[in-house]
Amino acid sequence: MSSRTGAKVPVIDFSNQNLKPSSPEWDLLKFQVREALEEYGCFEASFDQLLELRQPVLEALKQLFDLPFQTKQLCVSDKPLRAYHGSQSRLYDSISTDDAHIAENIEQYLTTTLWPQGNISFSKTLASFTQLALGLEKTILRMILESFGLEKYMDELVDSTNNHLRAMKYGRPNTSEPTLGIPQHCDNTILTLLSQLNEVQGLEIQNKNGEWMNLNPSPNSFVVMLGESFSIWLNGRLSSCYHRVLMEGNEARYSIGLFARPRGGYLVKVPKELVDDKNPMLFKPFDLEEFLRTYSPQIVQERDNISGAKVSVIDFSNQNLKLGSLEWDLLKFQVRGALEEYDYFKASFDQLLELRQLVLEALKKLFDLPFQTKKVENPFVPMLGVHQDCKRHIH
Ligand SMILES: O=C(O)CCC(=O)C(=O)O
Ligand SMILES: [Fe+2]
Repeated sequence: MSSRTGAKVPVIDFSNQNLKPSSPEWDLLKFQVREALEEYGCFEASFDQLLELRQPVLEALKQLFDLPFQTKQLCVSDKPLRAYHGSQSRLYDSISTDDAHIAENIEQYLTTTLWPQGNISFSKTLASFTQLALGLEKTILRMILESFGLEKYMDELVDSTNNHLRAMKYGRPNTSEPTLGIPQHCDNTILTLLSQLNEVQGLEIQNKNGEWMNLNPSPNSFVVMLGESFSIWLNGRLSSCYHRVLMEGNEARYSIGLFARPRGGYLVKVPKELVDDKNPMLFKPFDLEEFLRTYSPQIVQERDNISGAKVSVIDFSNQNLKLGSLEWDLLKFQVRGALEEYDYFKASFDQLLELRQLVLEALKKLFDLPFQTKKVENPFVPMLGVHQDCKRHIH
């Protein structure tokens, strides 16, 4: 396991309710935000208005996660990474809804599904939380854009954002051994705002040296993280924050987050102001929803679990396979059929067997090297060099 450090991410105070753009205080905060994101892709935003909502939100989440598994399972969605995700055996349980800034969505997709008889206080509490987090999220977004001189994109980004609200519970691991609640990943968001609702810690981020830092956020603060979509939109000028949740002890952890994501149909595209001879465009424009549907291994797996489908296995082991032969044509037919049906297939290829162990040993040797040795890279060439922060797990 990688090393740890006791260092802390910066805490930036957003509690002043009269904060105005262009004021000296605004400019100071803007500077601090940019500095923190450059260093960590993350910071703690203290925001006193959160304090009075924290307990009601915690109660609402306890009520929700205490519902029978079968009831929670009624929250379904045909879109990737939505609705209820949990199982009776796993530690992590989550329920979410899109466009939570529209209170009716919370009511319709969560409350009415979970409590057909109604639960007004649940809807109201989550709607208030969403509004609070959203206000802060927009302030921070504006500051980041201003710090690049790109504030003219504010409306476009806000209008194309899906404010995804996710409630999370990490069950008690009942062990003093650190147990993975969520594996290391970067969020696919523009920005993520997280609030840990009880005193059970667990969120960690990885710094530039590859060390894990425990977050320990205070009760009046949001953890703010820059997501992959924003990092791409910014042509890599800021990096997304690599993080995970480790649990230990015998208490459950509750958290809730507002995940500001580019909505389906919106093309995330580096603005022309960030591209010139010295800074070529590093990323192709992409539609996040389409990307998730196509590439997320988690989603592909979930899709197959849900449909009970069997992935095609096509056998390429015949070393004498000849172009144009009958066998060739049969395989060609199978490949086309599998791709049309599932977008992917398993190719069995016996020649791989003897190499597999050797490659495994080589990789072990490689990744066991010290972080500093691995980190010899050109940071401006995407997907070359060492990538500790690429999506191994998508949220
Ligand atoms: O629960 C937390 O504090 C972190 C959750 C998280 O990283 C995620 O849902 O993407
Ligand atoms: Fe995350």
